[in-house]
Amino acid sequence: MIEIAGLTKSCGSTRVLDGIDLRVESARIAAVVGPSGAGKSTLARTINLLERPTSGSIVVNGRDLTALQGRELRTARREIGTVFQQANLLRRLTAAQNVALPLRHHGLPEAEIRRRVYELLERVDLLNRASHYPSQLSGGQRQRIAIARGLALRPSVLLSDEATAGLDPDTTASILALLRELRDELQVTILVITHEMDVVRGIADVVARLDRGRIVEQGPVAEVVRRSDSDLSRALLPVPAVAVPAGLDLWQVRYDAARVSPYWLARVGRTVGVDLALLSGLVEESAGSTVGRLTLGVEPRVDVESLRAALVTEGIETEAITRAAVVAERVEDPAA
Ligand SMILES: Nc1ncnc2c1ncn2[C@@H]1O[C@H](COP(=O)(O)OP(=O)(O)OP(=O)(O)O)[C@@H](O)[C@H]1O
Repeated sequence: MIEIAGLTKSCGSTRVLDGIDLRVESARIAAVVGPSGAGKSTLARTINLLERPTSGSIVVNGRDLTALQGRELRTARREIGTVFQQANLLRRLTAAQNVALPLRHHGLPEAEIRRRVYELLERVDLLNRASHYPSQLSGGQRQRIAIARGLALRPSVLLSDEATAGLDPDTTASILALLRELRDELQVTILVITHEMDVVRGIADVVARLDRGRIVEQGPVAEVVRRSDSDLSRALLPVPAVAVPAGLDLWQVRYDAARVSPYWLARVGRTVGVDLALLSGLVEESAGSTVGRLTLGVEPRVDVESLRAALVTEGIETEAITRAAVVAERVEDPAA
């Protein structure tokens, strides 16, 4: 478990992190997202104490790392393994030697190092690449080796700073599957810093949005995607663009797929006496719940309150209505 409280980092007169509070339970994956310049990299470097925070605490398994100095700090830092965007492997060392580095640095006996390196390479499914040099590995394989190295000292927290940025979708998926395995099988707590919403949808249990050094929104992914009027929710579950048929109002609705009848669309149409057109939709399974966002095309003659009520009866929430006249204006002038 990692608990960050009141974390502040100033660089000269700039306050790059401004009172970050974030708690991640054991064996959970938290994602921190945010635009460029929000402070994500600084947060990563401060959490693993590559940089000292200006104030605040970073408590891992009950111990405040910011209160420690010298040897105590070096030992306690083992609790947090880090994987960066660039795998940062040493070019002249083989995969196995790279994984062994932190173990050598901490003076473990040679037999123990060999045993652990074997275990770690097996865990990341790269035993057959043990003697390869980084240049002989693919980007995904290099990241797996970096993850193995990050786990070498058996940390309870793994910090991933944009570890999948720049990887192709299949490779990203395989790295995310590995992180999930580490959470579930080794009970590692994982903090993923990313600008990729696919990563959040793919693995995060909880998500926090960082903006100008502050966490402006956070919560369990399954709950966040259900929020109305939430930037995180819209980013996680965007409304796809639609080709708009002339003369229809657009209704943007949201629902929890587990709670609605598969026949809701036809039933609502019958109740209000107009046909409803399904123009676009996105249904996402994330953190165990399935949430959908759809755009319906509706004839303007519909009684708005009756339709809204009929949707509510089916468990569907209306997020926005754009009347046909406004739609027509927008279609004529897309820059508006
Ligand atoms: N040492 C420093 N001195 C002054 N300003 C800094 C320093 N380090 C970071 N900053 C500023 O703090 C802000 C956050 O930087 P940071 O690199 O942490 O953001 P980021 O969210 O990781 O962005 P990106 O996704 O583009 O890497 C930026 O405006 C940056 O210019």
